[in-house]
This record gives sequence, C-alpha cells and structure tokens, in this order.
Amino acid sequence: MSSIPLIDISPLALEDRQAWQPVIDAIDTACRDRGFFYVTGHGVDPALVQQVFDMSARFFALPDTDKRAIDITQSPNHRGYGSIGAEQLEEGKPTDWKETFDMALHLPEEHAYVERCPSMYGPNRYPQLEGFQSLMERYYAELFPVAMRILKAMALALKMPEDFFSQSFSTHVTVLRVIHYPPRPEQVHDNGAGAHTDYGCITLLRQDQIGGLQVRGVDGQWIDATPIEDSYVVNIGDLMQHWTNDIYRSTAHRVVSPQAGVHRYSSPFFVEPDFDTLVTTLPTCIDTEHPLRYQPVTSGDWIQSRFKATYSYRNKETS
Ligand SMILES: O=C(O)CCC(=O)C(=O)O
Ligand SMILES: [Fe+2]
Repeated sequence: MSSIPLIDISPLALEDRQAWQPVIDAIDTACRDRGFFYVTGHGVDPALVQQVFDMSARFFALPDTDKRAIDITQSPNHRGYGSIGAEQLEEGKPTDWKETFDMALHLPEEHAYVERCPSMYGPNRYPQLEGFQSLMERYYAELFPVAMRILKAMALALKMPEDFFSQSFSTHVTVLRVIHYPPRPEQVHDNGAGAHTDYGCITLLRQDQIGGLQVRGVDGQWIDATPIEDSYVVNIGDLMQHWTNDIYRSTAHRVVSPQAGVHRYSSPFFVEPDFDTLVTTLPTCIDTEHPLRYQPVTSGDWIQSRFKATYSYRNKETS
C-alpha cells in the first residue's frame, strides 16, 4: 500500500470558498510532507483520457520515419517526437528507455512571444494521424483548468491571494506529453526514466495500470506510486519549491521499465508559467526556521537550463 495521499478535489470546482478549506489543508500537508499526491474528483472524462491513451499507442506504433518527421531535435521550440535516446534525465545512467511526444500552446511564428523566446514558444508539430491534433488539443484544454484550480488552492494554503500563481499563465509554456515505455532491453537495464525532479510549478500525471513510477521518500527509499483508477498523480516542481523556500518539496521520482513483452503508457502535464515569470520566494515562506535560500530566477531561464542538462541537442544551441 502506497503512502502517497489521495485527495478528492471536487470541492475546488464550487464557488463556495469555505468548501475548499479541507482540500486546501490536505494539499498543503501533502506538499510539505512528500511533494506527491493523487487527485480524484478532477472532472476530466475518463472516456476522453482513454481516447488519448489509445491515440498515443497508435502514434508510437507508427513507422520510425513518420515519427522522425516531427523529431523534437529539429524543432526550435522543443515540440514533437522524442525518440529513445533523446532525453536522459539522470546523469551517469543509461539513456531513458522511452519515447515521447510534446505539445504546448500553439503560437504562430509572428507572435510577439515567439520573437522574444523562440526556443520555448512557437508552433506545435503534429503527426499525420487523423484526429490526433484535435484530440490532444481538447485534452489539453480540459486539463488546464484543473491545474489552475490546484494552483489556487496552493496559493491560499500559502496565505497568498488566490490568483497568485494562476496570474502567471497568460502565455504559458505548460506542456502536454505522452510517453511510451517499451519493455526493458533484454538483460541491459530497467531505466525507463532516470531519477529527476520536474521543472515547473506542478505536474499532473496520468498513467495506465502497468506501474513502474517510483517516488523518493525523505529517507531516500523509493516507494511505488501504484496506479489508481481515474486519478492523477500530482507532484511539485522546482519552481514551486523555489517559490516556497523548500517548504513544498520538488520530490525526485523515476520510472522502472516494464518487463519483457509489456508496454507502459503515461501522460504528464507539466504546468509551467509564462517564460518571463520572476520566481521570487514568497514572504509567507520566510521566517527564522526557514531563512531565505534562493535568489530570484525567471521561469524560462530555469526550465531551459534543465533542457540543456537533459537533452544533448540543446547544448549545441547558442540561446
Ligand atoms: O511516466 C511517468 O510515470 C513519469 C514521467 C515523468 O516523471 C516525467 O516525464 O517527468
Ligand atoms: Fe517527472
């Protein structure tokens, strides 16, 4: 039995702020203790999620050349298909045994944000697969308000105005990713995704029933984040840890590859604010017990520094 708490967030969809309070308290405790929790009552239709997973499996089953046509290493703004070997989340480990597809807000080339930060903003790249784009866009649009509700609860838990985090999401870089973990390579390693923390505010992760996600506890032990039907695993990212002076924990996690013959699919939603958001530690998180630990950093600088550490092709870029 996993010790990651499960929180029903359905009251956050109500107008009545008093109804929010038990949820705010439960999220606050989970963020301080472990930095990971499951949510139910999110309101996302399970049939839609199933369609996304089915579509994702169809995409990853396409011939390599079709997937490579939208290779992320050819995208100026980090969108499209990441083959096995594109990303290595843990230094000193073999490359992650997974393939990915990333999308975010689709902005035309002439948009002001694309001109200001072309390495994060711009067009999405979609495969030639009927219904793929519209389905992924629909899912992205459904999930985004759920993330904003959770961020509002966190802002209130931290004694900040409700919109404190969500106001930094006007032209954000929230990424929807789908992942395929093929069976582990025979006798070689079981490193589906190396140990890492996520980079942004929070991540909402949907996983199939195979299992393999593990979360590092304060004692350094890995515990299984066992799949729970119709739930998201929510975790804190680095920017939130920075904002909260380490009071909310950006917890390391990893994925163990499935056994021979088994394929695992998952879909993280990386909730990341506008690239020029200046993340300055909250005054409500600084006291004698918690002296200030961080200098301000912009969201874009932080996230791009992580991309450079984990995607070798990004190192070749000048900006
Ligand atoms: O696939 C999973 O369960 C987790 C993936 C993950 O941690 C990530 O992509 O950052
Ligand atoms: Fe992660």
